[in-house]
Amino acid sequence: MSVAEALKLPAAVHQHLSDDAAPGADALADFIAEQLRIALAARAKASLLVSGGRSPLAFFASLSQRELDWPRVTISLADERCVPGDDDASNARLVREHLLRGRAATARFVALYVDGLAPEAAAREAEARLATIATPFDAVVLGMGDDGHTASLFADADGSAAGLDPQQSRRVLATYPRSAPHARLSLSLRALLDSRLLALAISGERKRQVIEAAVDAAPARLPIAALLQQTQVPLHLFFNA
Ligand SMILES: O=C(O)[C@H](O)[C@@H](O)[C@H](O)[C@H](O)COP(=O)(O)O
Repeated sequence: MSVAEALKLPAAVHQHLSDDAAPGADALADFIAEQLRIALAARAKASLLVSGGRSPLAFFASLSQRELDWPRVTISLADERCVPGDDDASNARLVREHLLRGRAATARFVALYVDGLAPEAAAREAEARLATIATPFDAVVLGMGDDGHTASLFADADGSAAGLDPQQSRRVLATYPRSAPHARLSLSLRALLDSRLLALAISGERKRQVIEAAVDAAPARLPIAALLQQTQVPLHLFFNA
């Protein structure tokens, strides 16, 4: 199999390249399963945060079949839409249907959004829920939108500037994107970086251009830049051409 050309990114970013979505999802699942095994060998519990969107589906399906001591693994979200848990747009629903199945059905899941709460109250509640998971998180898997958003830190969202502030003390904030539906809950940049490793899974030429442009961009314009420009946490990019 030919392999996609490496992206023009800082040398510190570990690149995992594939020409095909299916092997890319399996490679990410292999990598995350191994991180969770290492964590479980060292500590009583392990944690994994994931994002929503459509691209994680193949990764979720692959990871859910891995042999792991799943009851000792806690899964939660890097972001959520403020919609009921049975809504099509709910990331909790996505995780329940695609990741918490098969072998992974016995993992503990911490949902962020509580049905019916207004975004600000929901953010406070999510923060309390997140506090039940030990930090640093063992692994955080993020995606990136074509506009350079990651988690629910959108350039055009009220709440994102606070979320991107490296000194932000709140771990979950309400964000209100203008360019995408639903008020959101998003972990702050600082909370996302309170992790042992970050994996970023993206695909396609458009996203290649966006992430390469983010290397020198202000995070306020392309929020993904904040992950590329930090040196605190190892960043693994999984890219499918
Ligand atoms: O919308 C969400 O819930 C997200 O967590 C979001 O940040 C997502 O990861 C990107 O929009 C990429 O989505 P795709 O992978 O579907 O392109």
